[in-house]
Parts: sequence; C-alpha cells; structure tokens
Amino acid sequence: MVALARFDTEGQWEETWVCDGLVRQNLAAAGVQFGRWPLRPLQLPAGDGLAAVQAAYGEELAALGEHFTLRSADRVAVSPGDARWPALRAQYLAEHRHGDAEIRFFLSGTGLFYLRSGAGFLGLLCEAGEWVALPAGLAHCFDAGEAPAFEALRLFGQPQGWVAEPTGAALPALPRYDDFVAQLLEQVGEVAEE
Ligand SMILES: CSCCC(=O)C(=O)O
Repeated sequence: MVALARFDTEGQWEETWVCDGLVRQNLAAAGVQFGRWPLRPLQLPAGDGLAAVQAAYGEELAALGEHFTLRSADRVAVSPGDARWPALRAQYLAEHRHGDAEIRFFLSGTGLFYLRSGAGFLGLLCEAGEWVALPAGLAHCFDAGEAPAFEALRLFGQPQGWVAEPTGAALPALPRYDDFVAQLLEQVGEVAEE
C-alpha cells in the first residue's frame, strides 16, 4: 500500500494520504510522478541493465520515455543483516539530489523517500509494484530501516548511473523508516476503529 505524509519544517507529521488519487495529486504539486507496473521476471546483467529492463518493461518505459531520457539502469537489493547496509543507509539518509531524474521501481519490499516540498517535506512509502519519478534536482533522502528488505530497479538519465550531490542540509527529526511505519499503522488502525 502506498502512503504519503506531509511534514512541516520542524518535522511534525501534518497529514497522511493512502489512496492513489490523493497520493498522485499531492506528489504532483512537488513535480513527482507515481505509478504501478506489473511485476515480471527480470534478469539484470552486472553493470548497465537498461537493455534487460527494456525487454521486460518496454511498454512502460516507452510511456515514461515521453517525459524522461533513460541511458542506464541497475538494481539495488538489500536484505536484513546485509553488511553493506549501514554505509549505504548513511549515504541514502544524507539529503542529496541528482542531475538526472530519479526513477525507482520496487521489485520487492518497501522503502521510504523524504522529498523537499514547499517549506516542508513529503514522506513517500513505496512497495513492490510501485514506481516513483523525482525530477532532476529535487532534494531527497531515503531509508529502509534497521532490517532493510527491498529490491529496486533504478533508471538513470546518464550512462554512469548513480551520481549524487549531497545538499549538506541538517534535516529536522523526520521519523526514520521503522518509526514512520509504526506511526502509519497506528493512524490506519485509528481510522479503521472510527
Ligand atoms: C531505492 S534506491 C535509493 C534511493 C535514493 O535515494 C537514490 O537512489 O538516490
């Protein structure tokens, strides 16, 4: 289930949306696109996997390609206990931006993006089958928690793949992945009880 939450400049949780239409509408205000693709078997070679992604997701990429130029692709996969995660997590949690659009498609698991939006932030929780496209230059960070479990396809507008420029900004205390999910579940439970 996708979930989008708005936070103020201090990191206070203000509002949550969990239906596709409202998620899309509120993301669009930040220039961000969100959608779903079917999950298909996908073998990616080491290095650039754009040709393999094109073979599996030709139609979807053609639709995306109207808005983005795609030049390379790879896959990032992390599971609980992965020794690479602490360093990777620190890199993703440091707010950064890219010179190309950030297009990510979740093949499995979940992950949380924080995006700058107006004076505050948007927290977007994505899961398998969902994709997000951030415009070039949008400051963001990402977390998948203490026990990360996700596999994401990354599509790049440049041949060399992932290149990030840290913003160096000190962010307010936005909830990390595990707290975000716990608070979201509390809210969803409260709505269900009403
Ligand atoms: C889901 S991949 C990691 C997210 C991220 O912040 C990035 O690729 O820049």
